Amino acid sequence: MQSLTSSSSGINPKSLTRTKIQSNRVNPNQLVIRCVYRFDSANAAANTGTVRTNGNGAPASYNSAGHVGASRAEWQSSCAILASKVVSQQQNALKSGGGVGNITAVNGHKSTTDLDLVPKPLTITDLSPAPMHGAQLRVAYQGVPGAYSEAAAGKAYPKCDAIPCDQFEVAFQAVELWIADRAVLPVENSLGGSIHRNYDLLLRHRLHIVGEVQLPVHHCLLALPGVRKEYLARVISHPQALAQCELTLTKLGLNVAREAVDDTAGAAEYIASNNLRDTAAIASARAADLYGLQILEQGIQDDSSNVTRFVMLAREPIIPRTDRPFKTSIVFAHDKGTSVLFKVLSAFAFRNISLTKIESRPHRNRPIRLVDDANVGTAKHFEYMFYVDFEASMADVRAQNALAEVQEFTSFLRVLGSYPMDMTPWCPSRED
Ligand SMILES: O=C(O)C(=O)C[C@]1(C(=O)O)C=C[C@@H](O)C=C1
Repeated sequence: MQSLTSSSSGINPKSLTRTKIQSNRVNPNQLVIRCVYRFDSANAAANTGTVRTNGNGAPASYNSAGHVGASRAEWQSSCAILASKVVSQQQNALKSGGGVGNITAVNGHKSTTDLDLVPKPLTITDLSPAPMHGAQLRVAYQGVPGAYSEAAAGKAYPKCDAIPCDQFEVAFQAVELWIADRAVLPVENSLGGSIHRNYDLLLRHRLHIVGEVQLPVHHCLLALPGVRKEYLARVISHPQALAQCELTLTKLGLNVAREAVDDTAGAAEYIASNNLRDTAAIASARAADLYGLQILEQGIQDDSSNVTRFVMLAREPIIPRTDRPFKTSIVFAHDKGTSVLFKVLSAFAFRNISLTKIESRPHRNRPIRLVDDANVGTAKHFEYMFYVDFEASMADVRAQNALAEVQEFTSFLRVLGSYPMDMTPWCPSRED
Protein backbone atom coordinates (compact mmCIF):
# COMPACT_ATOMS: atom_id res chain seq x y z
CA MET A 1 0.00 0.00 0.00
CA GLN A 2 1.38 3.43 -0.82
CA SER A 3 1.05 6.16 1.71
CA LEU A 4 0.42 9.79 0.99
CA THR A 5 3.63 11.65 0.46
CA SER A 6 4.30 14.71 -1.58
CA SER A 7 6.31 12.68 -4.09
CA SER A 8 3.76 9.89 -4.42
CA SER A 9 0.97 12.38 -5.02
CA GLY A 10 3.12 13.97 -7.71
CA ILE A 11 2.98 17.51 -6.41
CA ASN A 12 5.74 19.77 -5.32
CA PRO A 13 4.72 20.77 -1.81
CA LYS A 14 6.40 24.11 -2.34
CA SER A 15 4.09 25.02 -5.20
CA LEU A 16 0.81 24.45 -3.38
CA THR A 17 0.07 26.18 -0.12
CA ARG A 18 -3.13 24.74 1.24
CA THR A 19 -4.82 27.44 3.27
CA LYS A 20 -8.08 25.61 3.99
CA ILE A 21 -9.44 22.20 3.22
CA GLN A 22 -12.73 20.98 4.52
CA SER A 23 -14.81 17.93 3.99
CA ASN A 24 -18.55 17.83 4.30
CA ARG A 25 -20.09 14.44 4.92
CA VAL A 26 -23.52 14.68 3.36
CA ASN A 27 -24.35 11.05 3.95
CA PRO A 28 -22.15 8.08 4.77
CA ASN A 29 -21.27 7.65 1.10
CA GLN A 30 -20.85 11.24 0.18
CA LEU A 31 -18.04 13.64 0.69
CA VAL A 32 -18.23 17.23 -0.50
CA ILE A 33 -14.78 18.72 -0.61
CA ARG A 34 -14.05 22.38 -0.38
CA CYS A 35 -10.53 23.70 -0.23
CA VAL A 36 -8.66 26.82 -0.99
CA TYR A 37 -5.00 27.00 -1.76
CA ARG A 38 -2.57 29.53 -2.98
CA PHE A 39 -0.58 28.58 -6.06
CA ASP A 40 2.98 29.75 -6.14
CA SER A 41 4.01 29.83 -9.78
CA ALA A 42 7.70 30.38 -8.95
CA ASN A 43 7.84 27.09 -7.09
CA ALA A 44 5.70 25.44 -9.69
CA ALA A 45 8.34 26.27 -12.26
CA ALA A 46 10.87 24.51 -10.05
CA ASN A 47 8.49 21.57 -10.05
CA THR A 48 9.14 20.95 -13.71
CA GLY A 49 12.61 19.80 -12.76
CA THR A 50 11.49 16.99 -10.47
CA VAL A 51 11.72 13.42 -11.64
CA ARG A 52 8.39 11.67 -11.59
CA THR A 53 8.42 7.96 -10.85
CA ASN A 54 5.78 5.34 -10.58
CA GLY A 55 5.02 3.63 -7.28
CA ASN A 56 8.00 1.28 -7.69
CA GLY A 57 10.47 4.02 -8.34
CA ALA A 58 10.66 3.26 -12.05
CA PRO A 59 10.23 6.11 -14.50
CA ALA A 60 6.70 6.77 -15.66
CA SER A 61 5.99 6.86 -19.37
CA TYR A 62 6.72 10.54 -19.50
CA ASN A 63 9.90 11.68 -17.85
CA SER A 64 10.29 14.54 -15.43
CA ALA A 65 6.89 16.06 -14.88
CA GLY A 66 5.50 14.44 -17.97
CA HIS A 67 7.86 16.03 -20.47
CA VAL A 68 8.79 14.23 -23.63
CA GLY A 69 12.09 12.41 -23.23
CA ALA A 70 15.25 14.07 -24.41
CA SER A 71 15.58 11.66 -27.29
CA ARG A 72 13.59 9.16 -29.28
CA ALA A 73 15.52 6.37 -27.56
CA GLU A 74 14.36 7.64 -24.19
CA TRP A 75 10.79 7.61 -25.44
CA GLN A 76 11.09 4.10 -26.69
CA SER A 77 12.63 2.79 -23.48
CA SER A 78 9.89 4.51 -21.47
CA CYS A 79 7.28 2.79 -23.61
CA ALA A 80 9.03 -0.56 -23.13
CA ILE A 81 8.99 -0.17 -19.35
CA LEU A 82 5.32 0.64 -19.52
CA ALA A 83 4.54 -2.26 -21.81
CA SER A 84 5.95 -4.65 -19.24
CA LYS A 85 3.50 -3.29 -16.68
CA VAL A 86 0.38 -3.67 -18.75
CA VAL A 87 -0.59 -7.12 -17.52
CA SER A 88 -0.36 -6.37 -13.83
CA GLN A 89 -2.35 -3.17 -14.26
CA GLN A 90 -5.09 -4.96 -16.16
CA GLN A 91 -5.25 -7.61 -13.44
CA ASN A 92 -5.63 -4.92 -10.79
CA ALA A 93 -8.38 -3.31 -12.83
CA LEU A 94 -10.18 -6.65 -13.05
CA LYS A 95 -9.88 -7.22 -9.31
CA SER A 96 -11.43 -3.83 -8.63
CA GLY A 97 -14.47 -4.88 -10.68
CA GLY A 98 -15.99 -3.07 -13.64
CA GLY A 99 -19.44 -2.91 -15.11
CA VAL A 100 -22.56 -0.87 -15.12
CA GLY A 101 -23.46 0.58 -11.80
CA ASN A 102 -24.50 3.39 -9.59
CA ILE A 103 -23.32 6.88 -8.92
CA THR A 104 -23.41 8.04 -5.35
CA ALA A 105 -26.21 10.50 -4.98
CA VAL A 106 -28.31 12.39 -2.51
CA ASN A 107 -31.56 10.58 -2.96
CA GLY A 108 -34.80 12.44 -3.17
CA HIS A 109 -34.02 15.25 -0.77
CA LYS A 110 -36.01 18.35 -1.54
CA SER A 111 -34.25 20.87 0.62
CA THR A 112 -30.54 21.44 1.07
CA THR A 113 -30.58 21.50 4.85
CA ASP A 114 -28.67 18.23 4.96
CA LEU A 115 -26.15 19.54 2.41
CA ASP A 116 -25.34 22.43 4.70
CA LEU A 117 -23.84 20.46 7.54
CA VAL A 118 -21.11 22.39 9.25
CA PRO A 119 -17.93 21.58 7.35
CA LYS A 120 -15.29 19.76 9.32
CA PRO A 121 -11.63 19.98 8.38
CA LEU A 122 -10.25 17.11 6.36
CA THR A 123 -8.01 14.96 8.50
CA ILE A 124 -5.63 12.14 7.69
CA THR A 125 -8.41 9.67 8.54
CA ASP A 126 -10.39 11.00 5.58
CA LEU A 127 -7.64 9.94 3.20
CA SER A 128 -8.43 6.45 2.02
CA PRO A 129 -5.83 3.87 0.97
CA ALA A 130 -4.40 3.79 -2.51
CA PRO A 131 -6.79 3.01 -5.40
CA MET A 132 -7.68 -0.46 -6.62
CA HIS A 133 -7.54 -2.17 -3.24
CA GLY A 134 -11.02 -3.64 -3.38
CA ALA A 135 -12.81 -0.38 -2.62
CA GLN A 136 -14.84 1.46 -5.24
CA LEU A 137 -12.94 3.84 -7.46
CA ARG A 138 -13.38 7.36 -6.09
CA VAL A 139 -13.96 9.91 -8.83
CA ALA A 140 -13.89 13.66 -8.17
CA TYR A 141 -16.06 15.97 -10.26
CA GLN A 142 -16.98 19.64 -10.07
CA GLY A 143 -20.52 20.43 -9.01
CA VAL A 144 -23.19 18.85 -6.84
CA PRO A 145 -25.19 15.67 -7.45
CA GLY A 146 -27.26 16.05 -10.61
CA ALA A 147 -24.48 17.96 -12.45
CA TYR A 148 -23.57 16.72 -15.92
CA SER A 149 -20.07 16.13 -14.62
CA GLU A 150 -21.49 13.55 -12.21
CA ALA A 151 -23.14 11.79 -15.17
CA ALA A 152 -19.82 11.92 -17.03
CA ALA A 153 -18.06 10.36 -14.02
CA GLY A 154 -20.67 7.56 -14.08
CA LYS A 155 -20.19 7.04 -17.81
CA ALA A 156 -16.41 6.91 -17.45
CA TYR A 157 -16.37 4.68 -14.38
CA PRO A 158 -19.76 2.97 -14.04
CA LYS A 159 -19.28 1.59 -10.53
CA CYS A 160 -17.52 4.60 -9.11
CA ASP A 161 -18.08 6.51 -5.93
CA ALA A 162 -18.56 10.03 -7.36
CA ILE A 163 -17.18 12.79 -5.13
CA PRO A 164 -18.60 16.28 -5.64
CA CYS A 165 -16.14 19.20 -5.42
CA ASP A 166 -17.08 22.86 -5.43
CA GLN A 167 -14.31 23.97 -7.83
CA PHE A 168 -12.35 22.38 -10.69
CA GLU A 169 -9.18 23.10 -8.77
CA VAL A 170 -10.45 21.10 -5.80
CA ALA A 171 -11.05 18.08 -8.03
CA PHE A 172 -7.43 18.26 -9.23
CA GLN A 173 -6.20 18.50 -5.68
CA ALA A 174 -8.45 15.68 -4.46
CA VAL A 175 -6.60 13.34 -6.84
CA GLU A 176 -3.19 14.73 -5.97
CA LEU A 177 -3.90 14.21 -2.27
CA TRP A 178 -5.25 10.65 -2.78
CA ILE A 179 -8.73 11.64 -1.60
CA ALA A 180 -9.92 10.60 -5.05
CA ASP A 181 -8.43 8.16 -7.56
CA ARG A 182 -9.59 10.00 -10.68
CA ALA A 183 -11.08 13.35 -11.66
CA VAL A 184 -13.52 13.74 -14.55
CA LEU A 185 -13.56 17.29 -15.86
CA PRO A 186 -15.17 19.02 -18.87
CA VAL A 187 -12.77 20.45 -21.47
CA GLU A 188 -15.03 21.44 -24.34
CA ASN A 189 -18.61 21.65 -25.48
CA SER A 190 -19.85 21.49 -29.06
CA LEU A 191 -21.76 24.78 -28.67
CA GLY A 192 -20.03 26.67 -25.87
CA GLY A 193 -16.45 25.84 -26.86
CA SER A 194 -13.47 25.19 -24.61
CA ILE A 195 -13.56 25.26 -20.84
CA HIS A 196 -10.38 27.30 -20.58
CA ARG A 197 -10.05 27.00 -16.83
CA ASN A 198 -9.39 23.29 -17.13
CA TYR A 199 -6.76 23.78 -19.84
CA ASP A 200 -4.91 26.15 -17.52
CA LEU A 201 -5.24 23.75 -14.60
CA LEU A 202 -3.96 20.81 -16.64
CA LEU A 203 -0.72 22.70 -17.08
CA ARG A 204 -0.52 23.86 -13.49
CA HIS A 205 -1.07 20.42 -11.96
CA ARG A 206 0.87 17.21 -12.54
CA LEU A 207 -2.00 14.84 -13.38
CA HIS A 208 -2.23 12.71 -16.53
CA ILE A 209 -5.13 12.38 -18.96
CA VAL A 210 -6.07 8.68 -18.94
CA GLY A 211 -9.31 8.76 -20.92
CA GLU A 212 -12.10 10.83 -22.42
CA VAL A 213 -15.89 10.61 -22.46
CA GLN A 214 -18.37 12.48 -24.57
CA LEU A 215 -21.70 13.16 -22.92
CA PRO A 216 -24.82 14.28 -24.80
CA VAL A 217 -26.16 17.24 -22.80
CA HIS A 218 -29.95 17.76 -22.74
CA HIS A 219 -30.86 20.84 -20.78
CA CYS A 220 -34.18 21.39 -19.03
CA LEU A 221 -35.72 24.57 -17.64
CA LEU A 222 -36.56 23.88 -13.99
CA ALA A 223 -38.64 25.79 -11.45
CA LEU A 224 -40.48 25.17 -8.20
CA PRO A 225 -43.76 23.25 -8.56
CA GLY A 226 -46.60 25.57 -9.60
CA VAL A 227 -44.31 28.28 -11.04
CA ARG A 228 -45.15 29.32 -14.61
CA LYS A 229 -42.82 30.78 -17.22
CA GLU A 230 -44.62 34.13 -17.02
CA TYR A 231 -43.60 34.51 -13.34
CA LEU A 232 -39.90 34.26 -14.07
CA ALA A 233 -37.61 37.24 -13.47
CA ARG A 234 -34.31 35.39 -13.99
CA VAL A 235 -32.68 32.20 -15.20
CA ILE A 236 -29.60 30.88 -13.42
CA SER A 237 -27.09 28.20 -14.44
CA HIS A 238 -23.49 27.36 -15.22
CA PRO A 239 -22.16 29.90 -17.79
CA GLN A 240 -21.65 27.08 -20.33
CA ALA A 241 -25.28 25.97 -19.94
CA LEU A 242 -26.52 29.56 -20.32
CA ALA A 243 -24.43 29.89 -23.49
CA GLN A 244 -25.73 26.57 -24.86
CA CYS A 245 -29.38 27.68 -24.43
CA GLU A 246 -29.06 31.36 -25.31
CA LEU A 247 -31.18 31.37 -28.49
CA THR A 248 -33.82 28.97 -27.17
CA LEU A 249 -34.39 31.07 -24.06
CA THR A 250 -35.02 34.10 -26.26
CA LYS A 251 -37.36 32.06 -28.50
CA LEU A 252 -39.29 31.03 -25.39
CA GLY A 253 -39.81 34.72 -24.61
CA LEU A 254 -37.53 34.53 -21.59
CA ASN A 255 -35.83 37.89 -22.00
CA VAL A 256 -35.09 37.97 -18.30
CA ALA A 257 -31.88 38.34 -16.34
CA ARG A 258 -29.45 35.45 -16.83
CA GLU A 259 -27.07 34.79 -14.00
CA ALA A 260 -24.09 32.48 -13.80
CA VAL A 261 -23.55 30.09 -10.90
CA ASP A 262 -20.97 27.34 -10.27
CA ASP A 263 -22.86 24.42 -11.80
CA THR A 264 -26.21 23.51 -13.29
CA ALA A 265 -27.41 21.26 -10.48
CA GLY A 266 -26.19 23.79 -7.92
CA ALA A 267 -28.57 26.29 -9.56
CA ALA A 268 -31.47 23.87 -9.09
CA GLU A 269 -30.48 23.24 -5.49
CA TYR A 270 -30.24 27.00 -4.84
CA ILE A 271 -33.78 27.58 -6.10
CA ALA A 272 -35.15 24.73 -3.99
CA SER A 273 -33.35 25.67 -0.80
CA ASN A 274 -34.26 29.37 -1.06
CA ASN A 275 -37.82 28.75 -2.28
CA LEU A 276 -37.31 31.14 -5.22
CA ARG A 277 -40.55 31.41 -7.16
CA ASP A 278 -39.29 33.98 -9.68
CA THR A 279 -36.19 32.02 -10.75
CA ALA A 280 -35.63 29.07 -13.08
CA ALA A 281 -32.52 26.92 -13.47
CA ILE A 282 -31.05 25.29 -16.56
CA ALA A 283 -30.06 21.80 -15.44
CA SER A 284 -30.61 18.09 -16.04
CA ALA A 285 -33.82 16.11 -15.54
CA ARG A 286 -31.96 14.27 -12.79
CA ALA A 287 -31.38 17.59 -10.97
CA ALA A 288 -35.16 18.24 -11.14
CA ASP A 289 -35.70 14.89 -9.50
CA LEU A 290 -33.08 15.36 -6.81
CA TYR A 291 -34.15 18.86 -5.77
CA GLY A 292 -37.91 18.53 -6.19
CA LEU A 293 -38.33 20.92 -9.13
CA GLN A 294 -40.71 20.65 -12.08
CA ILE A 295 -39.55 20.62 -15.69
CA LEU A 296 -41.01 23.63 -17.54
CA GLU A 297 -39.25 22.85 -20.84
CA GLN A 298 -37.07 19.98 -22.05
CA GLY A 299 -34.27 19.92 -24.61
CA ILE A 300 -33.68 23.68 -24.53
CA GLN A 301 -30.07 23.48 -25.82
CA ASP A 302 -29.68 25.43 -29.08
CA ASP A 303 -28.53 22.29 -30.89
CA SER A 304 -30.09 18.88 -30.32
CA SER A 305 -26.73 17.15 -30.67
CA ASN A 306 -25.17 19.22 -27.90
CA VAL A 307 -22.26 17.26 -26.44
CA THR A 308 -19.60 17.94 -23.81
CA ARG A 309 -16.23 16.24 -23.85
CA PHE A 310 -14.72 15.33 -20.49
CA VAL A 311 -11.26 14.03 -19.69
CA MET A 312 -10.37 11.55 -16.96
CA LEU A 313 -7.31 12.44 -14.90
CA ALA A 314 -5.09 10.24 -12.74
CA ARG A 315 -1.84 10.49 -10.85
CA GLU A 316 -0.12 8.03 -13.19
CA PRO A 317 -0.34 7.75 -16.97
CA ILE A 318 -1.81 4.67 -18.59
CA ILE A 319 0.14 2.43 -20.89
CA PRO A 320 -0.34 3.55 -24.49
CA ARG A 321 -1.52 0.77 -26.83
CA THR A 322 -2.00 0.32 -30.53
CA ASP A 323 -4.82 -2.24 -30.58
CA ARG A 324 -7.55 0.39 -30.41
CA PRO A 325 -7.89 4.07 -31.39
CA PHE A 326 -5.91 6.32 -29.10
CA LYS A 327 -5.64 10.06 -28.80
CA THR A 328 -2.67 11.98 -27.39
CA SER A 329 -2.83 15.47 -25.86
CA ILE A 330 0.23 17.70 -25.73
CA VAL A 331 1.00 21.29 -24.76
CA PHE A 332 3.95 23.25 -26.08
CA ALA A 333 5.42 26.73 -26.34
CA HIS A 334 8.33 28.39 -28.03
CA ASP A 335 10.56 31.31 -27.09
CA LYS A 336 10.00 32.86 -30.48
CA GLY A 337 6.24 32.87 -30.24
CA THR A 338 3.86 31.67 -32.91
CA SER A 339 6.46 31.34 -35.70
CA VAL A 340 6.99 27.70 -34.76
CA LEU A 341 3.37 26.69 -35.10
CA PHE A 342 3.47 25.72 -38.77
CA LYS A 343 6.57 23.55 -38.27
CA VAL A 344 5.01 21.76 -35.33
CA LEU A 345 1.78 21.05 -37.15
CA SER A 346 3.63 19.81 -40.21
CA ALA A 347 5.40 17.18 -38.06
CA PHE A 348 1.97 15.57 -37.73
CA ALA A 349 0.78 16.30 -41.27
CA PHE A 350 3.83 14.59 -42.84
CA ARG A 351 3.04 11.43 -40.88
CA ASN A 352 -0.67 11.47 -41.70
CA ILE A 353 -1.59 11.99 -38.07
CA SER A 354 -4.89 13.84 -37.76
CA LEU A 355 -5.28 16.64 -35.27
CA THR A 356 -8.63 16.77 -33.50
CA LYS A 357 -8.21 19.96 -31.50
CA ILE A 358 -5.96 22.97 -31.19
CA GLU A 359 -6.27 25.56 -28.47
CA SER A 360 -4.11 28.48 -27.43
CA ARG A 361 -3.92 30.00 -23.97
CA PRO A 362 -1.88 32.87 -22.59
CA HIS A 363 1.66 31.94 -21.58
CA ARG A 364 1.15 32.89 -17.95
CA ASN A 365 4.84 32.96 -17.01
CA ARG A 366 5.66 35.27 -19.93
CA PRO A 367 2.43 36.71 -21.42
CA ILE A 368 4.11 39.46 -23.50
CA ARG A 369 7.22 39.54 -25.69
CA LEU A 370 8.73 42.86 -26.76
CA VAL A 371 9.98 43.02 -30.34
CA ASP A 372 11.71 45.86 -32.09
CA ASP A 373 12.97 44.34 -35.34
CA ALA A 374 12.45 47.42 -37.49
CA ASN A 375 13.77 49.81 -34.88
CA VAL A 376 10.59 51.84 -35.13
CA GLY A 377 9.31 51.40 -31.63
CA THR A 378 8.54 48.44 -29.49
CA ALA A 379 5.82 46.03 -30.52
CA LYS A 380 4.23 43.83 -27.92
CA HIS A 381 3.49 40.28 -29.02
CA PHE A 382 1.27 38.03 -26.98
CA GLU A 383 2.83 34.71 -26.00
CA TYR A 384 0.84 31.48 -26.02
CA MET A 385 0.76 27.92 -24.83
CA PHE A 386 -0.59 25.64 -27.57
CA TYR A 387 -2.65 22.59 -26.72
CA VAL A 388 -2.96 19.97 -29.45
CA ASP A 389 -4.87 16.67 -29.50
CA PHE A 390 -3.90 14.19 -32.19
CA GLU A 391 -5.23 10.81 -33.21
CA ALA A 392 -2.37 8.42 -32.43
CA SER A 393 -1.07 6.48 -29.48
CA MET A 394 2.30 7.20 -27.94
CA ALA A 395 3.03 3.53 -28.54
CA ASP A 396 2.81 4.29 -32.28
CA VAL A 397 6.24 4.98 -33.75
CA ARG A 398 4.75 7.73 -35.96
CA ALA A 399 3.69 9.65 -32.85
CA GLN A 400 7.06 9.10 -31.19
CA ASN A 401 8.87 10.42 -34.27
CA ALA A 402 6.51 13.37 -34.61
CA LEU A 403 7.09 14.34 -30.99
CA ALA A 404 10.85 13.94 -31.29
CA GLU A 405 10.64 16.46 -34.15
CA VAL A 406 8.27 18.77 -32.27
CA GLN A 407 10.68 18.80 -29.40
CA GLU A 408 13.38 20.19 -31.66
CA PHE A 409 11.15 23.15 -32.58
CA THR A 410 9.83 23.99 -29.12
CA SER A 411 11.25 25.32 -25.88
CA PHE A 412 8.60 23.59 -23.78
CA LEU A 413 6.75 20.37 -24.50
CA ARG A 414 4.68 18.18 -22.23
CA VAL A 415 2.54 15.16 -23.01
CA LEU A 416 -0.67 15.52 -21.02
CA GLY A 417 -1.73 11.96 -21.80
CA SER A 418 -2.17 9.22 -24.37
CA TYR A 419 -5.53 7.53 -23.91
CA PRO A 420 -8.30 5.56 -25.65
CA MET A 421 -10.69 7.64 -27.73
CA ASP A 422 -14.35 7.61 -26.73
CA MET A 423 -15.86 5.62 -29.61
CA THR A 424 -19.34 5.25 -28.06
CA PRO A 425 -21.94 5.30 -30.85
CA TRP A 426 -23.54 8.70 -31.13
CA CYS A 427 -27.07 8.95 -29.70
CA PRO A 428 -28.17 12.58 -29.52
CA SER A 429 -31.69 11.68 -28.38
CA ARG A 430 -30.51 9.99 -25.17
CA GLU A 431 -31.75 11.76 -22.03
CA ASP A 432 -29.39 11.99 -19.06
O1 LIG B 1 -22.69 22.40 -14.36
C1 LIG B 1 -22.64 21.20 -14.68
O2 LIG B 1 -23.59 20.44 -14.57
C2 LIG B 1 -21.39 20.68 -15.20
O3 LIG B 1 -21.17 19.51 -15.13
C3 LIG B 1 -20.43 21.63 -15.87
C4 LIG B 1 -20.64 21.76 -17.37
C5 LIG B 1 -19.43 22.54 -18.00
O4 LIG B 1 -18.54 22.94 -17.31
O5 LIG B 1 -19.47 22.72 -19.20
C6 LIG B 1 -20.65 20.44 -17.99
C7 LIG B 1 -21.44 20.13 -19.02
C8 LIG B 1 -22.33 21.11 -19.63
O6 LIG B 1 -21.66 21.55 -20.78
C9 LIG B 1 -22.58 22.29 -18.76
C10 LIG B 1 -21.83 22.52 -17.69
